[in-house]
Amino acid sequence: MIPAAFDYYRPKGMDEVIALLQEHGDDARVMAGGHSLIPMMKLRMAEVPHLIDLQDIDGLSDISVDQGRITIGAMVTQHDLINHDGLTAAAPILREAALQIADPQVRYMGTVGGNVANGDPGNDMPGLMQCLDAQIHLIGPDGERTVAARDYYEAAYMTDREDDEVLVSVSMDTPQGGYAYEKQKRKIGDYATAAAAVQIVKVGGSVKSASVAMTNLSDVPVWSEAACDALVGTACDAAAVKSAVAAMLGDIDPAEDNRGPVAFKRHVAGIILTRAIERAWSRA
Ligand SMILES: Cc1cc2nc3c(=O)[nH]c(=O)nc-3n(C[C@H](O)[C@H](O)[C@H](O)COP(=O)(O)OP(=O)(O)OC[C@H]3O[C@@H](n4cnc5c(N)ncnc54)[C@H](O)[C@@H]3O)c2cc1C
Repeated sequence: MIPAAFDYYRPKGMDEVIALLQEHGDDARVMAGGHSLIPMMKLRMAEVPHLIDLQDIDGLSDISVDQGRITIGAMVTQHDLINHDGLTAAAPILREAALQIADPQVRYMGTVGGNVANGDPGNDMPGLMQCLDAQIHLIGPDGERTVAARDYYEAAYMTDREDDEVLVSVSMDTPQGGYAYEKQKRKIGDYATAAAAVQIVKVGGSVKSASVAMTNLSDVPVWSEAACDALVGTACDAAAVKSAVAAMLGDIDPAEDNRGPVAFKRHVAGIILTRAIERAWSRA
């Protein structure tokens, strides 16, 4: 399909981006890799009369790993992320998850900022960011502000970001302990039927802390505090994993679609989370 007509802008500075967003309001969108937005425009599910390309804006493609803190620019592609050795050493779950997104062609173009900003429940990075307790950095007409990833998602395609704000980066503390990103999909390159991001810190044979987030099982990513609580203080044995899964199932709200009925999705969610916890624990 061919998208509706649009004006294309390629500004050189963030001030110009924000001025264009203010001028055109809901009729304008920024474009990063274009691998979610352009398909939506072609399918006429999104009409964007004013398309603002971010690729000439300096400073959005940096990755920094410094003194226990990780910062990833919005225009860092999934390919860049996968191939950054320092990032992989500091937070291997990022690479493990990114390798399960789509296929290499999409990952060359798709960006961290676009994936996080989009608000598509099927995107893998929002849940990952919630698992890592990431901060999302935005810039708009009133300057910069930061929102916790766990507070950012409001409903499908609805986030805390205002129309005239741009996501500039995400940051997080270097995660500790074992990790796993598990994803069940219908075929290579597909979005998740269910995915789980897990980090576990083990001290003296028991779980000191845990973080659990689920993808594509509600209209927003789900960080399950109850599942985390079910693991803390246990030896991560079968009973603890079962309790964590039960707690997670209380937090998700999947809808029937072409990936299956609700009962199937809940079943898959339980299997995927069990696998993720067991693998994270084995690496902790
Ligand atoms: C065949 C196919 C399979 C895919 N499979 C998966 C998958 O399995 N898992 C997955 O997670 N993703 C998947 N994707 C999506 C892919 O990862 C996207 O590229 C990504 O979600 C969006 O990144 P983008 O840079 O392309 O964003 P764009 O398409 O450019 O933008 C997406 C949305 O975010 C907004 N946006 C982009 N950047 C910013 C910013 N810096 N600030 C504010 N708003 C911004 C845009 O206005 C737009 O509304 C798939 C895509 C395709 C085409």
